[in-house]
Amino acid sequence: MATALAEAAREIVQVGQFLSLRNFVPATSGNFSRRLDARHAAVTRSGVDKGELTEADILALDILAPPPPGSSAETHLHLHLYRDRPHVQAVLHTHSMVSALLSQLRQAERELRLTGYELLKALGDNRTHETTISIPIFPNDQDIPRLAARVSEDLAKRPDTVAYLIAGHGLYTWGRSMAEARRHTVALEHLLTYELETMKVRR
Ligand SMILES: CSCCC(=O)C(=O)COP(=O)(O)O
Ligand SMILES: [Zn+2]
Repeated sequence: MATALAEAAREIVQVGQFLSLRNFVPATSGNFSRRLDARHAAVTRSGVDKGELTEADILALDILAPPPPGSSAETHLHLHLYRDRPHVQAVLHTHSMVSALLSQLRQAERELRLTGYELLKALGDNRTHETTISIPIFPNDQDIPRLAARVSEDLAKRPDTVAYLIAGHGLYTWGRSMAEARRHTVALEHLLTYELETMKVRR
């Protein structure tokens, strides 16, 4: 497992630099994780700037056990995805301006429906713009185990969903590799921006 942890830590440090450069994780916001094997994952330490991570800031954990001290305050939101979806290899949580704003503005609808954009083809196995992809929006909650239970229950009805929003907070997305999770993050940041800009011109 030491080799898997070292490789996961390298990927997480790199993705933190990439996402921080794009202003997706301001201050100490955001958290990232990578599956190590069927029972273990690596997650970022809590309260550090995610653009300045070092390998010492990446903690290994058992996905069936309580999160270890010092791990992300939102670790439960990563763990349920590894438990519920065996194909998930990486989970990324970002706090970009557009994800916080749009999720706040549209939270009463409980979902964001994205239709007709070519960039939808960057999400999962979708191969056409002629589709609608629904991104659920959950109310924010400081009780993270309760929020994780709520998200887990809702996502069980949506096996193809690759992301969700927490109102006024940010975006969670995941992938079958770190590269796929990163692609989902970047594509969704653009898709959310399309929606926010559309709302502005329709006012
Ligand atoms: C300063 S952002 C508030 C906490 C949060 O939402 C977040 O994503 C970062 O929490 P962590 O414990 O993973 O640093
Ligand atoms: Zn957060």
